[in-house]
Amino acid sequence: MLTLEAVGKTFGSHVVLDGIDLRLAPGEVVAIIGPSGSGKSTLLRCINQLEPPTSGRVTLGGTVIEAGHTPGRRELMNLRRAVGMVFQSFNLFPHLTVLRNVSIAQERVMKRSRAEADKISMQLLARVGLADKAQQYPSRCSGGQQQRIAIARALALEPQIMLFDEPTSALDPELGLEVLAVMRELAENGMTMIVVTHEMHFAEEVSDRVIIMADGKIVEQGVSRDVMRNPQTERARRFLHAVKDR
Ligand SMILES: Nc1ncnc2c1ncn2[C@@H]1O[C@H](COP(=O)(O)OP(=O)(O)OP(=O)(O)O)[C@@H](O)[C@H]1O
Repeated sequence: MLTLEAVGKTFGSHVVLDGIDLRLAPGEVVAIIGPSGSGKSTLLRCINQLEPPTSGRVTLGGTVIEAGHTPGRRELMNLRRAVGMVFQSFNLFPHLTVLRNVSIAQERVMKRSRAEADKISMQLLARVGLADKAQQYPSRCSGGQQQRIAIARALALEPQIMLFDEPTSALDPELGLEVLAVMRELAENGMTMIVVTHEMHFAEEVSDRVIIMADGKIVEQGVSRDVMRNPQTERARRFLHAVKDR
């Protein structure tokens, strides 16, 4: 469903992504781990073209985007709609209630009526355990609650795939667990997901596949438990050893 072929990204002379090939099946959950600066966030940003790749091709559903060809408005819109993104910082609108935060893009992007959008938002807030917060403002919610609202907001646009960029790194461990529980529920219900994470437990236990990146390349990938417990490459071993010692 999602294919990356030889995707590269340079900033000036700095090669940040170097020939990334990736093919994701529907319902697959992939965790991307690796040292700081290895290109994990940039890879996610290249998938939804927040950062245009310098080389290669990204295909999602029927949309193909080739580096070097400026994508048309329609292609870009199709791609962005198909990809839900959750960031480390929650990026909620402070002046809107929790309910309206989840509804507003549905009205604009999906042309749902306000009543319809609010109804769907309530269902999604219930799904992430926050129906009782609908009329609050985000500032009255904990970080873990805010991140769950951000997840509900992304789900409301019915994405084909969800990308998570270190969704729990800004949270205390306990609040992070609330968010990870929601992500686990999504994974178990068949959502296709790519999760950039420092949560090694999530990588090993929840994801189907782990990808280890270093210096802009995929240095190892495979079935999560195999990679996490028995890495085959020296670079992957060194990284996992370093994080386990932390
Ligand atoms: N807009 C930009 N302009 C210039 N350099 C950038 C830009 N975005 C990222 N980089 C560089 O690209 C490299 C990879 O960054 P990226 O954020 O993708 O790494 P990461 O693996 O996600 O790291 P972390 O785990 O610390 O978030 C870094 O050296 C970073 O400084």
